[in-house]
Amino acid sequence: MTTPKVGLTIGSSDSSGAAGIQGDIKAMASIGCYAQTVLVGVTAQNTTGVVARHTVPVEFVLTQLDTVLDDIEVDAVKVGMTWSREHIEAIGDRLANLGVPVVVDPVMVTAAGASLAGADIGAAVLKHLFPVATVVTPNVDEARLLTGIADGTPQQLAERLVQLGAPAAVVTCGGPDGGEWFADHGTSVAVSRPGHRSGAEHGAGCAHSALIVGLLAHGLPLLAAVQEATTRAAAGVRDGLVSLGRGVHPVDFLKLGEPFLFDASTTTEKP
Ligand SMILES: Nc1ncnc2c1ncn2[C@@H]1O[C@H](COP(=O)(O)OP(=O)(O)OP(=O)(O)O)[C@@H](O)[C@H]1O
Ligand SMILES: Cc1ncc(CO)c(N)n1
Repeated sequence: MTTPKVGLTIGSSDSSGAAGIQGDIKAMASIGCYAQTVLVGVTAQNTTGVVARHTVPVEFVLTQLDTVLDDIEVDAVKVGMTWSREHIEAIGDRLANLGVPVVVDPVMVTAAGASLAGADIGAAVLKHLFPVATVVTPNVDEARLLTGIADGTPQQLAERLVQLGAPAAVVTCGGPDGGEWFADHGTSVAVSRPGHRSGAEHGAGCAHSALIVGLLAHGLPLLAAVQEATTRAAAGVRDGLVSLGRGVHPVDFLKLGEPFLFDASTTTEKP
């Protein structure tokens, strides 16, 4: 047996199973990456939206973080939905000098359009998470909140995020006709991918950043990881589970939309 690559995702539970921590675990597993998790919050959420949320106290978030870091070594880290200034500051402090890539997906607006964080979160993300990030991956709405450029294009926003202190930024603009943009200190390029009209985009953004984490854990250079994650996230939308949910259907990376053929003769060891 070989030791798998290990990702750590710090974020929140999506009870629908599509996005958040649950989505991250599945996206990382789809590329051979074991996922450890630190829960910052819990949402009552389905494919039509977020109904309620509950926050894990900062101290207990840090206890989870210290406990996992004390045991299984991580190859890359994702920071997803982080709720409050206090959580963001504490997490940023703990991630400084960790020595592995950190992908910051500052989740504030979901694919279903629900707002998940107050505006004051933006300043805390810039101050405490940008300095520890390898790359930040906001969607276009989140990037507009972070930069204050209300009508910015993905290119303008990605370049501005780098000026604001991120070493690199990918601004996602989901949807069949959207397009992503990557910028760092030497590069500013469009990231191409096909568009799909499946309506199965719930979890696409979380998967996108979790896939970047997994691909960085496997050793891909950043821009190659971003390109590959973007293509794979699009495939997850194409293959999404359109028969599940009344709202924005779940993405899928595990071929759960294909028939499961149970073969008793090959499955388990006989006693
Ligand atoms: N309709 C689509 N067709 C193809 N790819 C898509 C589509 N929608 C999203 N994607 C893929 O998913 C990635 C993330 O998209 P998006 O910008 O919608 O994330 P997000 O708004 O952060 O989503 P979430 O709320 O699920 O976190 C895109 O970079 C793209 O690769
Ligand atoms: C918990 C959670 N994290 C992230 C997202 C991304 O939109 C979501 N919908 N829910």
